[in-house]
Amino acid sequence: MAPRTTPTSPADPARAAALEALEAVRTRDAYANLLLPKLLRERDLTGRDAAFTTELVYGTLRGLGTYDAVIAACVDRSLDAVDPEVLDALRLGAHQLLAMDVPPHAAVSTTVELVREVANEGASRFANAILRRVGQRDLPQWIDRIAPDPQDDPEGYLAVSRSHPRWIVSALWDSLQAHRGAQRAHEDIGALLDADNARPGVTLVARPGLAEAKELTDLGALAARYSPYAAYLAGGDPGALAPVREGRVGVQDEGSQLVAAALAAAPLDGPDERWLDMCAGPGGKAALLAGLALERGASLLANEIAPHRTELVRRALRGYGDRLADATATATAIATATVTAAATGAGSDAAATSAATSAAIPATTQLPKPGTLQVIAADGIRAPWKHESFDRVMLDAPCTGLGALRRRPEARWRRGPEDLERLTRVQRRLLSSAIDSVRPGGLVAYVTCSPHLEETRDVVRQVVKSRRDVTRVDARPLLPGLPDLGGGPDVQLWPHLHGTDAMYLALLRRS
Ligand SMILES: C[S@@+](CC[C@H](N)C(=O)[O-])C[C@H]1O[C@@H](n2cnc3c(N)ncnc32)[C@H](O)[C@@H]1O
Repeated sequence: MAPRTTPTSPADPARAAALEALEAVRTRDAYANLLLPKLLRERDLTGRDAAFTTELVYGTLRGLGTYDAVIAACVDRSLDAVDPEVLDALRLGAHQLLAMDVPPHAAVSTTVELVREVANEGASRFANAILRRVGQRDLPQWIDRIAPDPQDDPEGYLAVSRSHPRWIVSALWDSLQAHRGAQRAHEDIGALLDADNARPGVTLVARPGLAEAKELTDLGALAARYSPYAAYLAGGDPGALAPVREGRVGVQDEGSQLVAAALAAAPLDGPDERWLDMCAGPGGKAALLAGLALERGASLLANEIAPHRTELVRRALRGYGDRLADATATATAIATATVTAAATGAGSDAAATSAATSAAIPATTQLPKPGTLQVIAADGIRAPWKHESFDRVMLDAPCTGLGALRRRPEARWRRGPEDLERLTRVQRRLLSSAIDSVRPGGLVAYVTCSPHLEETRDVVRQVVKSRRDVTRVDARPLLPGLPDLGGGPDVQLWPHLHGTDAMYLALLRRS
């Protein structure tokens, strides 16, 4: 179908903007959280209108699985045969009818008007008929009607009722079961999926040495439960706060703060002078680690494969002023992101990890001086620093992001189980390289913002098994005050239990 102009109905700019956002997410792989602020600014949407558009976009993207199942029950053809833009409008309408406090006649008439503007009269009549059917039941009634019987097919029921792809329901359930046991997993899975569907609050991080959490609570933020660096923003735009603009405070999930702080707090024999953040972009953990490293006179090398993301890391570190080495002082840049087995020609997993490290390029990178920070662009698998260079290494590995679904409403529909093979291969090779990078007695934190067992427990097990120089460290005592940390030694945080993203942390000591 030929592209159409986006509606700019003066009558309903908020809904028109929401429809445009859905189209950008669908056709351009846009991220709603990056796209929306710009769109709202361009359309001059502020206050209640901006909040309405945001809820429409985020809510519709999160609920898409359920809404599509409802719409499919009202349409006499496959959803693939419905014009995608009309389908987006129907999804927006369904969200208003089934999950928002919008009067039904307004939800239907405004959506029909939107469809008339982006399509034609026939499509608007179609939308009118479908939305009237959608509006005949409330959400629980629809779920009773369209979802599989929860006794016969619990995963299928949860997939439809909680709007998650079935493979993700299955993976989250498996992980809950591995960490909390079968009974607890059965009891908790619904609450976990509900937490993914709830909009998270904004958590601030006071960067050590630059700010304190008290400064934030004095500004009206709420004291945080667990992280000594965190405070919860009560409302408003974090970018409007002076300490955020100055780079002394950032926005960072509390779970991310906790796993970074755990690496810094882990006891270490011998020197504690050189720290590495191996996959640092966009720099949230690097900025917290930087403050903790500088407090004890240590240095931090923040490495990131994507050169444009090193700019984000530098921006995150800007509050540390001249402690951050000049960009031109760090010449190493490895432009290739080919971190697949093909890059090393490796076959088996063990071969992949050892081939990656033995194929490392000459160790050219100068490490930062004590008490300074440095950002470089390099492939962590072919690390341009000497083996055993560091005392502490953070490896926050690229992953599916299944632990942060509440923050990225479209992510669950983009990822597929086929992503895992590629990601776990990279994760194993990065972990092996991280272990090579740390000195004997030093510590590696393996972190993901995913609880999927294949990219957490299994990666760690496989790499530990393939080497004789690593032992596991119980990470639980390093997150004091947190309940429900399971049987260890690794830590898996959960949105429904801890109010954080589902961060995973395994701590390894090189022997
Ligand atoms: C989960 S993110 C890290 C988030 C970051 N630690 C933070 O807290 O802001 C993973 C990062 O690893 C980078 N990456 C992927 N493969 C890499 C590699 N082989 N070497 C170094 N960085 C890599 C990605 O570009 C991405 O920025």
